[in-house]
Amino acid sequence: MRLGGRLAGAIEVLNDIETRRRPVADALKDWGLSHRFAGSGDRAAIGNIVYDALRMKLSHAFLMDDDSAAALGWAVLLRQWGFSLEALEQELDGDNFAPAPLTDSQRHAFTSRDLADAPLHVQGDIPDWVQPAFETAFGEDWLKEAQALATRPTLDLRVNTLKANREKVLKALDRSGAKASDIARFGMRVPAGEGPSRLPNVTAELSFQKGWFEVQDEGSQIVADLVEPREGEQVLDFCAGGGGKTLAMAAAMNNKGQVHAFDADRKRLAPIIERLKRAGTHNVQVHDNPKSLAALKDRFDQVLVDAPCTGTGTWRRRPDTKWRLTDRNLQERIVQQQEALAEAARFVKPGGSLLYVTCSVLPTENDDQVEQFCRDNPGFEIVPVLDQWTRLFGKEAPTPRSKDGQTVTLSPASMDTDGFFFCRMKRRAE
Ligand SMILES: C[S@@+](CC[C@H](N)C(=O)[O-])C[C@H]1O[C@@H](n2cnc3c(N)ncnc32)[C@H](O)[C@@H]1O
Repeated sequence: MRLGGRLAGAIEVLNDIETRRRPVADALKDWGLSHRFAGSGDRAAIGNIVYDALRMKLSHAFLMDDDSAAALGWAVLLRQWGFSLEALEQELDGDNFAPAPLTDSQRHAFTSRDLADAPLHVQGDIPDWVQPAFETAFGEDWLKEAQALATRPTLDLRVNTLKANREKVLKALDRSGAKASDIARFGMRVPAGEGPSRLPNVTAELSFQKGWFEVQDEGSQIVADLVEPREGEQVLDFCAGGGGKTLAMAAAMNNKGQVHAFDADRKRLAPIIERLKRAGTHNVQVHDNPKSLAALKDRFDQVLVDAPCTGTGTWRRRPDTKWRLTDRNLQERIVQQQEALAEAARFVKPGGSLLYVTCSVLPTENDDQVEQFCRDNPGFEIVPVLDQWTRLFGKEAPTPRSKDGQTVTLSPASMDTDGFFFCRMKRRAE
């Protein structure tokens, strides 16, 4: 397919997402099934246009004075793929599969409008009601952070130190363009592609099948590392989900001690079994029933609550969720976070640690939650984390955002990772 056909395909998918409220992955899959002549390169290019459009939906619509799927698709090629208007019109001219040309009013808007005249939340491509929370979280940097959340993400990998080291994995993946990560000690990074380029399918590699590495955002690796589980400890991953952080912690403990992985939703937990097997972990017990944890109250050295959240920190990877988020969803998550923290805290032994993590950057899900928890539970206190940061990642590592040095917020503009929050609370020894 030429560019015109790919653009027309992306516009069809964007229309499908908008009119039928379809998840992006489902809409793209359906398009592929009903256009079997399209090759994998075409499907990847169409997927890139669709995701790029969703990342910058508001600013594209402002500059085109039109929020239709067609306007967004054109704007992607003009603003994110580096085409000039003349070059793009020339490229699509005479292509029977290309979409209709820009209308006079779209053309006029695009050539005369300036994004600096748009409201700030449009410049940052975030919902207007979220702007105050970004201002609280990032101060004068909020717009930069919002814009960084509208860029393409890198592909990040974590070496499974139970089976390999970074040198060995990088050698096995030499065709992928992976390099050692800047901060995460066992991380590797494949840069985000441009235009139609595809990220390598690393999970098809033999080295992945052999369990030498996992796919995990660098921010997620960093917060798992900050838990600092030690060999021989008893650790509870209370919101284990598919096990991303369970696997990282089990490897950090060198298969010694125990990680107990629990999740309230057994469907989310299901993939963990296969992943643990591939990674060669022998120190993980999986629980899908809270009753099997009951006897372990007050027993754990460390309890991690990787809490359910709005996922605002992952908007680069899941831009559709940015436009679906409502204040009601946020309030629901805040209640779930309070419940998860209260339930998990019962398992921390005197002198042990309760770790609270989200992949959100909103203060009401982060600092506000842990401060409230410590007010309600005077047996717990926040342990400042910046000293530990320097010890783990070295003096050369960038210093993360932090409220008074107590907690850590990772973000794409400051750390080049997804957005994450981390806080360590210690239960006073009795
Ligand atoms: C952010 S996800 C976990 C991701 C996972 N730790 C990882 O690294 O791949 C949050 C998880 O918390 C679970 N959850 C929500 N409320 C819970 C509760 N009260 N108790 C236990 N798990 C809960 C959800 O089912 C969801 O799987």
